[in-house]
Amino acid sequence: MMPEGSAPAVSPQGVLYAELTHYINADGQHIFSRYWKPSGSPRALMFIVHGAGEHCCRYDDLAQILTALNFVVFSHDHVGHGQSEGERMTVPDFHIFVRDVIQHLDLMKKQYPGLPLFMCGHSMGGAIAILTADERPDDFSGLILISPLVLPNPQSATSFKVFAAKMLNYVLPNLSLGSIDPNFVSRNKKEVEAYTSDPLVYHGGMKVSFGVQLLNATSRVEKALPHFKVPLLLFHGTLDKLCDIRGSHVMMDTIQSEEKTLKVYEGAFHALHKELPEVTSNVFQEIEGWLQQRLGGTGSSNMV
Ligand SMILES: O=C1CC[C@@H](CCC(=O)N2CCC(COc3ccc(F)cc3Cl)CC2)N1
Repeated sequence: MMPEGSAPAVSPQGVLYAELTHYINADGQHIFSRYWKPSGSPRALMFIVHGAGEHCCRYDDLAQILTALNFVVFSHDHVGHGQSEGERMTVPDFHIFVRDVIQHLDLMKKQYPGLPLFMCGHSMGGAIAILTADERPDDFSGLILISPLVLPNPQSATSFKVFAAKMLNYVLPNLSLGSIDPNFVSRNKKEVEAYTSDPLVYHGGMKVSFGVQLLNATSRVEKALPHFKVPLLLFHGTLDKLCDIRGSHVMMDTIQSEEKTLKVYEGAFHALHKELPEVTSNVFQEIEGWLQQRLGGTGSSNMV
């Protein structure tokens, strides 16, 4: 029986959370979560961290690649995204995204004690992954970042615009800064169409208050890089208009990791895991090879 006066919790799409895999975060919000299990016995854990406006079900292809390597893959929709609760693309403090990821990681480490733990973050999810690794420096065997948010795009964050956004945040926090141009996401028209027509993707404008939280994230990332020491596999496209590739070069030059690789894709746009087939297939191959190496890989196919 439901307690008096409380309606059953439903997702933003009207689905009962009792029917959805989810966990409850520290603010009592239902966080929709996804799990992809390997057929063989689990070798390692991978947490996938999605980007701004999108959701974790867009990572099904990547998850399949990883379960084939006997990874247990898991992810969730950040507050204000996809099938999780919270006002769309709104967060009082960027750290809430990191806090919820840490809560989920702890849940999974209890379920699969002793397995090596990896994280793969895309865009804003890359910033969340870096800040999570900064808070839990000894938890991760490796980090994979696909066009991470490290530096704000120079056009959208000139010093004047940053100042204006911070001032505006006090008077018009909900003013829209405009929405992500779907054509900047990928050169692959099918993927642009999939993004544009996906009901779980938020297509509204980016609020000033959210932009300010993203700026907070980039300055927190900048402070974290000098003591970042996790093995890193980094991907960036040279024509990425949403997250400046300079951020990945700054990351490579600043971190302490002994093992660090940056793969640059000439002419590629932002979502490299959803780019033209030759780019995306290469990204997935690189990820497989790198993970096999990290895990002391059994004879990988490209052994020479
Ligand atoms: O597959 C997919 C679909 C969506 C995409 C991921 C999108 C994502 O996460 N972005 C891209 C936009 C970027 C804007 O940045 C800012 C804006 C205003 C501001 F004031 C300060 C900043 Cl820094 C933040 C990171 N990938």
